Amino acid sequence: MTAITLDGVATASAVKSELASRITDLRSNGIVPGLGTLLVGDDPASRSYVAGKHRDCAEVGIESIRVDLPASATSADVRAAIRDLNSAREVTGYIVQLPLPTGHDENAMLELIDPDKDADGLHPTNLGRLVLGIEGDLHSPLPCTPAGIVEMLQRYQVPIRGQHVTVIGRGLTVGRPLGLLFTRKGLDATVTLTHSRTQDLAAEVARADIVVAAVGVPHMVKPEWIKPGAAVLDVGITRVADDETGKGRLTGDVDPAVAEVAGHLSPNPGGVGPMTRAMLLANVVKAAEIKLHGR
Ligand SMILES: Nc1nc2c(c(=O)[nH]1)N[C@@H](CN(C=O)c1ccc(C(=O)N[C@@H](CCC(=O)O)C(=O)O)cc1)CN2
Repeated sequence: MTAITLDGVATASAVKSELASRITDLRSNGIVPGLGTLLVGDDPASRSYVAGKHRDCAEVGIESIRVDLPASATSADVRAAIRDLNSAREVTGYIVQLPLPTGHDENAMLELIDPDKDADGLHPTNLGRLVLGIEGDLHSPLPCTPAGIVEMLQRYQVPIRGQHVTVIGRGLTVGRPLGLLFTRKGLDATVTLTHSRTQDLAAEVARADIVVAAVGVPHMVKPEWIKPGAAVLDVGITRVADDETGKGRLTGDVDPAVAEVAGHLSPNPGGVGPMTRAMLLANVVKAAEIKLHGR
């Protein structure tokens, strides 16, 4: 058996096409959606992710506003930049690219974001709404990677209700909010959230119908751990040295041999990453629609 590929590039492209008419509608009503990004320091991966966000915005007709601070920026500088983004009229939503350089208190910075402009769904008010299970008219943005994972599973008609999900990794942007999202009413999965102190990780993975690996350890998830037919989402990504080319090569958390056991598998790169970017655009559009129509 070879797993069906959960193609993040194609799925993200479909999401972006669907957003186009909503963006046209907003613009014809005088609302120009605008994404702000705040990047602190010179981490090459963060720099490249931010550049990708601006390219995505240009592709779909969202304005984008870039604020870059040097690695020497103080926490007072970062706070001031966040305050400016909160008040900038052309910014309808924005993100603070994570991780921030060592020395900055990420949680304290996220708390300063205006929750109505929080395009990442990482402000405590929005994470709190996820905990409370508030949906519908009180829609609040969901963190982009968890939202992208669920969107992709739904579009490939992978069953979620009643299924057992094992998430590897309890980080802020993926594992913790994903556990809350999968157990929400309407999705109704049962979640095991594992981490570096989990005692028998292989056993936790072996009973999962859906496995999400978000740790950043190359090829750590082995084929013998996987229940035959399970859906496997490979989120963590690491640049490793390639002996042949001498350049870095991107490697996911999942051993490629998992494709012989799983029912569905997201490639990495080309799986969850592009969906993360598409869901950010969706959050920006939704925030602009709320600005136009109210909640
Ligand atoms: N404020 C945030 N910071 C971070 C988030 C986030 O959602 N909000 N997530 C990650 C980084 N990230 C977006 O910011 C991100 C990571 C990877 C990709 C992506 O498309 N990856 C490609 C491969 C990347 C490459 O070619 O270099 C892929 O998977 O195909 C998009 C977004 C941490 N920080």
